[in-house]
Amino acid sequence: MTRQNMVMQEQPTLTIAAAAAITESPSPFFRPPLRATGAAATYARHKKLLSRTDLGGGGGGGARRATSWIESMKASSPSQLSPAAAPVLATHGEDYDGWVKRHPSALHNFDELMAASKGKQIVMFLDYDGTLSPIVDDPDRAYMSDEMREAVRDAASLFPTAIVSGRCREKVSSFVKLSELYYAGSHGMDIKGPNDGPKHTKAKAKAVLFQPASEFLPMVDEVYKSLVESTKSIPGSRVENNKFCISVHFRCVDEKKWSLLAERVRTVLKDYPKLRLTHGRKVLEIRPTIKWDKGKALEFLLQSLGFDDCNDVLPLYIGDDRTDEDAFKVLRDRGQGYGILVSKIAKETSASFSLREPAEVLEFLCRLVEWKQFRADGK
Ligand SMILES: O=P(O)(O)OC[C@H]1O[C@H](O[C@H]2O[C@H](CO)[C@@H](O)[C@H](O)[C@H]2O)[C@H](O)[C@@H](O)[C@@H]1O
Repeated sequence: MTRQNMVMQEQPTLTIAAAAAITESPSPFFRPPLRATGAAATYARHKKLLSRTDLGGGGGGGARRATSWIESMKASSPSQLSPAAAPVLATHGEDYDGWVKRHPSALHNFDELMAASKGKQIVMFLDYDGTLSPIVDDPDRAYMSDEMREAVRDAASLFPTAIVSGRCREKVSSFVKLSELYYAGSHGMDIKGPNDGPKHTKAKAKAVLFQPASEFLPMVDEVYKSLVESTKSIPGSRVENNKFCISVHFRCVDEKKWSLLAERVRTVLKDYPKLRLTHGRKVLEIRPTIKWDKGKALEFLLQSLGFDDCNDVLPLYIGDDRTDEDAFKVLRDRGQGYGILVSKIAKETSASFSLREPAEVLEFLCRLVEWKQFRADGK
């Protein structure tokens, strides 16, 4: 990354590489991924598909690539799973029970989790869609409840708290409406600290604005316009400009038209090898090929807060999407903190714990606040 790519009011002292090099002994809750046991071969095939989310840019590929796009669109949309795979990935099936043993509920294990935070500063990282707000058809109406906002506000008054989202930073902060938070929009490619300056930091207060993909702005804008034009005849499709990345939504598109949509997107991307495509929840996500993701954003924020190269921090990252896996993986690799996946179905994940839905995220945040206040009272 070049110096010009960094738009920072004050630069953190250590490099991201240095932060990534920190090693710690694995946490008492560390669970190595379970080897597939009696799970059906179908499940293995779907796991493979689900992990194949980065399908590269538009350059080359032809029919084989188009087919794999459709497969991935289906695989990342659980209701579209084939009947053969459905029982394995179903919410109430045996296999979900097995999965939840490997990724236990963060609520049921709350006391153990808090015990692991002894002597450590908790830092909260929260994804937005599907984590703080329920998934809805219209991305412009994905509001979080006042109750959830209150819980996030309370948490942020006690712990450094960041929202890490695929959405454009301005958009997600207009939904959350809390100026005291850190926001990492565009899958972490647009990071900004609280308006009034940071609280709870170990290091001297630093105002942060970090945009590692700024040189891609004109290209992303150009591609956004082309995608709007080329997909406008497909009913239900929707293109969202997330500033440093683009979302092409197919939640409201008839499944029979998915391949047409994929083809249109692929045709536009063909001329932009510096952009890549990944899959989210009924959404195709297009972003620069730079090595930056939610995991890098997490590391950057820990570093900015003065928590790199130290043992006395416990980052907790709550998210529901494939893009959150980059952050879960960073925590696993560092052996520090915990990823908490929000999911009602069994999913391949690097998260240690799980919560079923945003309502449980709310409960978890409320318990966290209560727990901290109780401790602060010296009880
Ligand atoms: O990282 P996130 O905060 O989870 O953002 C990921 C994408 O979220 C939004 O799309 C998703 O939520 C929509 C509203 O519930 C839903 O309609 C859509 O199907 C989901 O994919 C957002 O609109 C995207 O731009 C984000 O990339």
